[in-house]
Amino acid sequence: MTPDLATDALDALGGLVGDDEDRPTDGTAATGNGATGADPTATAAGPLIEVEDLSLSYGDLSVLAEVSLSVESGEFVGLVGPNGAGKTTLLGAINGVLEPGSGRVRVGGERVADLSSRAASRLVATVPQDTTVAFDFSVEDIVEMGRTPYHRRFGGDPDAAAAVDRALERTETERFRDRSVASLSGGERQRVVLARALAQETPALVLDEPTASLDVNHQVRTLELVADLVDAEGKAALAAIHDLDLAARFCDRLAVLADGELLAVGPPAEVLTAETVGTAFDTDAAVLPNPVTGTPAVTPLPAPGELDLRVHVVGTGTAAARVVSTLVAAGATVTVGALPDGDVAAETARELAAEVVTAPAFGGLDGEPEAAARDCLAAADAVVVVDPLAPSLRALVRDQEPVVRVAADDAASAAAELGGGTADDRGRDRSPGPGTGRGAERDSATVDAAARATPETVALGVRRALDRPASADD
Ligand SMILES: Nc1ncnc2c1ncn2[C@@H]1O[C@H](COP(=O)(O)OP(=O)(O)OP(=O)(O)O)[C@@H](O)[C@H]1O
Repeated sequence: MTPDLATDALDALGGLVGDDEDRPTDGTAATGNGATGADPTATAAGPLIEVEDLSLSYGDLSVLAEVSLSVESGEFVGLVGPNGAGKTTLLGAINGVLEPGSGRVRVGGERVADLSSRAASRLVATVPQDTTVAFDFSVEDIVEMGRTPYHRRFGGDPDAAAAVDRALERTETERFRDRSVASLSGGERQRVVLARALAQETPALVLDEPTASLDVNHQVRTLELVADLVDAEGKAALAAIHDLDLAARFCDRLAVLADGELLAVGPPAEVLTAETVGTAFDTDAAVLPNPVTGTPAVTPLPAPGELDLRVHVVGTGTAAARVVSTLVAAGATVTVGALPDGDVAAETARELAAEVVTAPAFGGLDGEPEAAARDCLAAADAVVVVDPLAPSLRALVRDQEPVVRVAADDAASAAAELGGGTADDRGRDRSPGPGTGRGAERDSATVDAAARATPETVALGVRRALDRPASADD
């Protein structure tokens, strides 16, 4: 491939043009850590990527305002924030494509603005958001473009073949090597562009939405790969990632950018709070630990409805948690309990600012917790019971009405047993409890028994039980 074509293609990929000569002033730090053997981190004190008081505007539009952020060697930082926050712009300032209005960007101790693009390209490799390629190159050619900053005027790049092989292998794109890049799917092309960045063998990697067009398996594998590279090779990686759960799972730290300013920077569990997510993304959200990974999982909540009621939920586990979040989203004031501390329904309720009564697990219900739960029941306009209940909780709600019942083991398909529901509906209730038998006497508690007991119908059920008209939120 001719240098001109390589340059054009790098432009098309949104990467740096890597074919001009080094400026004589830039010295040893402008050297990759792969083919050339030098390691900029060895000579540079401090973080590998260092952004200091960076401001940047497009004409009159101020996009970044005094942003300061650093990424250490061996660290993977996720840049999260809403559309238009300035993430791509910040990455562009770091890789030298955009010139800051004020402030400094250093990579490996070198001011990026002072480096030739060839020198900068040996320090920072970029995986751009847009991976469309203007010319129809083979995959191998595309990946080899990552070696452009190492091309010598005479003699080419002796390390290119090995670097390309390694990059193809690491991104599992070896089998596409001879294919035309235009024939690949968007997800396959994205992995090829990642391979190109790896072939560049830089100490710093910036990635703009590297998982945007990948399926769920490749999203995880790609971020795992970046995390591995960071761990094994001491790279510093900064990636704009829209999926907050994935960012929390794979990044060492997250930086939340909103409206051109950094709202928070730190470990995912500290940064991803309902408050920060709410401020950055302008939405209510529940943030709970992912039950599998333990990292924060963010669930945006619908705009609150207008269920102007106080509802007490009795039950445990994920079914009760879903009922709580549905009722909160419907606008109800929700209380929950008694239930063991640490139960997912208790954590969900706390996250959503609902009142929680806790009691020791496996014990009977008495004393203070019982009194607190009875206070909540007495204050409630309606009670939702998530079956099956422990005997102590069954006793607690025995005389309650109106009661909306939900079967925890199959909430989506079981019919609600709602006070005096039909015989058919009672027959589907899988646990004996206060709603069966006694329920037939409680006409006032009857809600449309044909309603399916999905959490969404619970809010509707409560409204009907109280003879309140449903709103559009149902
Ligand atoms: N070349 C440009 N000229 C003028 N305005 C621009 C230019 N590039 C970006 N902008 C504007 O700057 C702001 C920040 O854009 P940027 O692409 O950095 O945001 P982002 O956080 O990466 O967004 P997204 O998540 O949607 O990719 C946006 O308002 C955008 O319209």
